[in-house]
Amino acid sequence: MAAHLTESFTNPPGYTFPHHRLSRVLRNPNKTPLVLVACGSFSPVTYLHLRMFEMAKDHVRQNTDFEIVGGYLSPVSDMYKKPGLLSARHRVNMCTMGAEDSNTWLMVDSWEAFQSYQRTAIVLDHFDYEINTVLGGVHTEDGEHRNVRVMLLAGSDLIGTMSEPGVWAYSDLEHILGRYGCFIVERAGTAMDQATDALARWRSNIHLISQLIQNDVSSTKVRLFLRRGLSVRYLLPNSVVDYIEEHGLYQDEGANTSAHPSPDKGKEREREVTASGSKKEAVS
Ligand SMILES: Nc1ncnc2c1ncn2[C@@H]1O[C@H](COP(=O)(O)OP(=O)(O)OP(=O)(O)O)[C@@H](O)[C@H]1O
Ligand SMILES: O=C(O)c1ccc[n+]([C@@H]2O[C@H](COP(=O)([O-])O)[C@@H](O)[C@H]2O)c1
Repeated sequence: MAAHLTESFTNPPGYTFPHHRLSRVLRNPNKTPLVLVACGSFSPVTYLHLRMFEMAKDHVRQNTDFEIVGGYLSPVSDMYKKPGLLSARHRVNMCTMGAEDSNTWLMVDSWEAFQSYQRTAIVLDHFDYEINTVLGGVHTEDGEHRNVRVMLLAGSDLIGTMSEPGVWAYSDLEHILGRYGCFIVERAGTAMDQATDALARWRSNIHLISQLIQNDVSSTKVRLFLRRGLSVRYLLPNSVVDYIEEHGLYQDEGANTSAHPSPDKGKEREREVTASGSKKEAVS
């Protein structure tokens, strides 16, 4: 396997890698241990983000030779400067509440949240390093060592951006899709085939998951609802709704966000949302 893109990983102050829910024993020795990593803004985390992991779990069990040993949400750094991006502290708190309240296998890693912007290829390297190099991977019930495969979990809109010029570096795509691979959850408004056609050379490492029950909740819609004083209960875990109310979050556009929109990635994304209209129409 190719080496990591970096040999040294800078940790935020006081950081330790969370592994309290990582299963260290592989139940089926014929399977390959797998950790799923979802990168995103999670501003705020919704039930759809959490459902992505459950959909992936069913897909993995029914269609692959992997065995999931853990799942991580990795909220992006404040330096990503996307519109609506609340400070990393709040986003990490909400992800932790949402993930830890409602299941037994998800964890939140704050490594990328609490430092400068890290590309997704580097984030996957960080997980690979922590799980396989530092922790030493997992073992079978007979004590045989196994390296864990780390893979990206994302919606089809994210994979769609991978074929847009200028968003991802080609060498990073080779690293993410060639070395690691990904599970892609269908997202309303994005054609899965179109999203993956341009990435055909990595086809064997791209696993597509259909949404059998369509759910198009997005953080953008949730933020719009909150600004208009509409209820978001049952779109997000109750603990996250309570946290948002308690801290008065997402009341004004741009207020209590981590930064002002930058002319780069954030603006690109804002154009995408406005152009498709899909996220704004819902509450207009
Ligand atoms: N409705 C959805 N269907 C499928 N995937 C989704 C959906 N909502 C979010 N995702 C995926 O979840 C991951 C995290 O995304 P992110 O935090 O940017 O959520 P988002 O709801 O798209 O946010 P925003 O509305 O602020 O752009 C991404 O891979 C994204 O594709
Ligand atoms: O690594 C890259 O070059 C890269 C390019 C575009 C997006 N990403 C990651 O994709 C994630 C979701 O982005 P977004 O804009 O859809 O919220 C976020 O974690 C970004 O760091 C990463």
